[in-house]
Amino acid sequence: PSLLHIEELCDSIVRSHRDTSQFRLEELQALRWKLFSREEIHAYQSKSVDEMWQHCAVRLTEAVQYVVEFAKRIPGFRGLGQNDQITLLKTGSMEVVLVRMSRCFNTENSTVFFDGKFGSTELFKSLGCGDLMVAVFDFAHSMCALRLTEQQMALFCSLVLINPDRPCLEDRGRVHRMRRDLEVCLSHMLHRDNQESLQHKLYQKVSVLQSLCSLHVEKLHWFSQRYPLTVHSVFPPLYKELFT
Ligand SMILES: CCS(=O)(=O)c1ccc(CC(=O)Nc2nc(-c3ccccc3)c(C(=O)c3ccccc3CC(C)C)s2)cc1
Repeated sequence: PSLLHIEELCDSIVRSHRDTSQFRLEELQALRWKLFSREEIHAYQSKSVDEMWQHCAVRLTEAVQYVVEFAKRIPGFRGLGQNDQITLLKTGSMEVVLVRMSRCFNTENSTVFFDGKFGSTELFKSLGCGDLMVAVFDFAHSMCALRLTEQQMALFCSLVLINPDRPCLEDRGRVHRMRRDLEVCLSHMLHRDNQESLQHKLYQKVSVLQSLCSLHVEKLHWFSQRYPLTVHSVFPPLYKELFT
């Protein structure tokens, strides 16, 4: 691919990320010291397991919908077959949400933006999955340590999604060619930013992401065994479609 094509591809990925990022970095920064009060934390902690899971599933589904919009704007994504688009989203959308979530973490007090304010893991106690929360927070801390620019995050998210190794892809070759162009974009951008060392650190994050997502699916399975009606009747359809 020509250098012009690569730079155009970079620009369109960055624009798509900015247009589908749900909250701008400046907005999240401005809110970072808006913490939940003791009473508000107590209110979350006294929610039942299924109430809190449902509440999070709704929030998570909103975040996933923005990732679906981002995917659709990746050049070439809409050219893939419907089944391959679903396969890439089914396996990659939670990974992208987890990468994006690192933007809304305040590592100084280990809080995450949720429901309009910032709260720590204690907020999610009634979910009954402390290990998932610890893993999500640890991952967010490690992502924040990389201090990615929005451009670098945009390209990393597109690479997480456009993964030719996903199971049951029909046109793997086509995904591979998209992936190769995106890899050239990322290395072109890291070279321009004089941060080539980030490249392998980012690729190392991919395996952590995959284990985090299987932990999420495992917890969801555990939850849906205990509260089948909640998952069946009140969980967002997109959440069920993608994660069950
Ligand atoms: C992502 C784009 S953004 O503009 O930065 C943005 C946009 C919007 C928000 C607000 C928001 O939806 N925050 C949520 N936080 C968490 C969360 C919860 C526990 C720990 C850490 C973050 C949500 C989750 O439901 C979640 C996320 C990851 C793994 C597990 C879960 C719990 C579920 C599956 C039981 S939703 C935040 C940030």
